[in-house]
Amino acid sequence: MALTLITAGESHGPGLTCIVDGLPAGLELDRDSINRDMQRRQLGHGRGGRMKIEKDGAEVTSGVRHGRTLGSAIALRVDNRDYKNWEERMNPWPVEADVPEVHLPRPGHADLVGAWKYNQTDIRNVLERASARETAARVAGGALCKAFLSALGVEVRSHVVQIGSVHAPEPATLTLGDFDAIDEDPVRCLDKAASKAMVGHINQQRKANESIGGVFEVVAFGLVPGLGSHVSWETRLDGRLAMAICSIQAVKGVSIGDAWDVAGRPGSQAHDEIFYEDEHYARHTNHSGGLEGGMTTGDPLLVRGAMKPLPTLTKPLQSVDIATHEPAQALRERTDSCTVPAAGVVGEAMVAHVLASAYIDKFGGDHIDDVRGALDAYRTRIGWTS
Ligand SMILES: Cc1cc2nc3c(=O)[nH]c(=O)nc-3n(C[C@H](O)[C@H](O)[C@H](O)COP(=O)(O)O)c2cc1C
Ligand SMILES: C=C(O[C@@H]1CC(C(=O)O)=C[C@@H](OP(=O)(O)O)[C@H]1O)C(=O)O
Repeated sequence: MALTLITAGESHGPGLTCIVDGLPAGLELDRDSINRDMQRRQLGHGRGGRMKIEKDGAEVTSGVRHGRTLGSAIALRVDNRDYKNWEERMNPWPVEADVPEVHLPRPGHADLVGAWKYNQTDIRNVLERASARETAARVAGGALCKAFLSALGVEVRSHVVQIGSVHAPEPATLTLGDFDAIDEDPVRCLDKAASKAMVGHINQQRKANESIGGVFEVVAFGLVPGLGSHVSWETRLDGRLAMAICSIQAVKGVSIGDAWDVAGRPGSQAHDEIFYEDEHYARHTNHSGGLEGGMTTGDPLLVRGAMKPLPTLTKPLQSVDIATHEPAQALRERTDSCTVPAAGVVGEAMVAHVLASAYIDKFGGDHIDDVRGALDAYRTRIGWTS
């Protein structure tokens, strides 16, 4: 059975919901690690005033008993603390008050196209759901997927490799230990000098009324080879990962391994040669980012997401009033200026969901012990001991 993760909720409504269905019974969950991920998503230099209001945490309302999954759908509820400031404007039921409509679409947000498509005169009916507030629910659900992966020896992390025009140096190799202190860094970058330059860049751009994009990388350690498949396009793991990463609000590009770089290299420098050492297969490089033929190789998975600068600008762009068709400046709202570090945490949740689904597709069982048993049998068959 597939592992599904769906979210519901508007940015300034009463709250968000995430439902994860398809995890096996008997999986141990830890409330603190779910909430830690939710708090990590709120961090990062460049966030706006909203993050001072919210203190995200997930309430489990079904599918878990005494800290273990039951095999049924798990529902998670995340409150929007800001709702108390928006109750009149966002109440699910009619209110007496005269609530003003939003008529000024922001270039780069879902505002204009969403209003056309859903036949809305009030852009708020679009922007509330288009908002990346929704990613708080994804991270709550992703934390369950991460717990499942951890039980199978897989750990998913992320770091920031570019903010605006500032690039971090490319790391030669990455180990799990490299990420131990990543959340203490203001932009979740592994290189101290680059981090300092990134913070300076955000400050400078913010002062100039600009927003800033960048690139994050998600890394998964401890994967077994053979997740995904080469046999049909929709089972290729690279395709599934690209969709999951590109589904994050404002992400416009996805790369796997050396992607854009290998496109310009000769073949002899693009692939990872195969060796047999100490009775095991080995690679000395990981240009492929841990994927060949749509399947994991067993090397660390390396997936990047490129984020455009956020569309809400403190000095708004040219737009049109959708009620009058007169030229106007786009909606000016409270906004983040840079959220690449947060998007990395959302990327972890999305990658965790794709990988957890792939483990369930290949080793699925009703109880976590069934999954472990099938995984162990497969590891023995292919001689995979790492
Ligand atoms: C964590 C996170 C926070 C975001 N915060 C803002 C924000 O404060 N202001 C804004 O204009 N866009 C913000 N965005 C991006 C918008 O949600 C996004 O640009 C919008 O959905 C349109 O992007 P799209 O064309 O990729 O859908 C944020 C994105 C993420 C991932
Ligand atoms: C609320 C979150 O992100 C929001 C995403 C967002 C957008 O347009 O995507 C706009 C901002 O919302 P607000 O207008 O309330 O300040 C961000 O704060 C969050 O990440 O939890």
